[in-house]
Amino acid sequence: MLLVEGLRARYGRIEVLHGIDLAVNSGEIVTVIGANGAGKTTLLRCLSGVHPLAGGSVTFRGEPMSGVPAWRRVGRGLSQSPEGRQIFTNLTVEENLRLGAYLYADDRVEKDMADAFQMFPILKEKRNLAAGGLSGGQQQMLAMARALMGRPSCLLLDEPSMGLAPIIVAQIFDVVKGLKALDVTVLLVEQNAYGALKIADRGYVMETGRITMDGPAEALIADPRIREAYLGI
Ligand SMILES: Nc1ncnc2c1ncn2[C@@H]1O[C@H](COP(=O)(O)OP(=O)(O)OP(=O)(O)O)[C@@H](O)[C@H]1O
Repeated sequence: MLLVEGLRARYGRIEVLHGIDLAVNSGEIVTVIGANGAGKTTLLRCLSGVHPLAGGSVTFRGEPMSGVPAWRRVGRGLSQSPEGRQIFTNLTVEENLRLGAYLYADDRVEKDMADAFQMFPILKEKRNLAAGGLSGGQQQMLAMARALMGRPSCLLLDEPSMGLAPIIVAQIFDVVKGLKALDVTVLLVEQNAYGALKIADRGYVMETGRITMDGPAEALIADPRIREAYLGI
């Protein structure tokens, strides 16, 4: 579904991604784990089209994404739920969700909203409240629900567990796992390596702008190098 070949990215003259190769197959949950600053966010920004490539290519459902702006990528089924959530705090929960469906003006929007409320009942309860008043976990749920309103076939998730209490993190990871049943393919970028690998099919390890390991998630969890460097076990 998503193929990344030799991807390079820069900030000014400094290259931070040095030739990334990865693939996400339809129906998979794939995670990219790595320390703070490894380049995970930059990678997702390149995939969603908000940061330019300095080399290499991104192919989504067989189509080269070069020259395809971010908003068109959303229309083709590739959506990002950004790090730090970036919801519209002054708008209500429902208004935030409607913005996620900005490409559509059909009857399905109401059904998608009902589906979102079923997946996150707390958002239904708070639908008319300003999003800025939600807790961190609820804001993360809103960010994910908003991305799903764009009807993605592939969702790019940037650190959904960031800054959340462990019990909320577990809920968020459960929801991500549940996206499989909705036919949404997921590329999940996380510093919470254990939580991410537990729900993923496959994983990649990123270190200072390079992929250094990859494999089935269980194999990575069992690997002594990963256990020592990322899992602390
Ligand atoms: N706007 C920017 N300008 C210059 N350098 C940047 C910018 N954003 C990120 N970088 C640098 O690019 C590298 C990769 O950063 P990136 O945010 O992609 O890493 P990350 O793995 O997502 O880390 P985090 O978990 O903190 O988001 C880091 O060295 C970072 O300092």
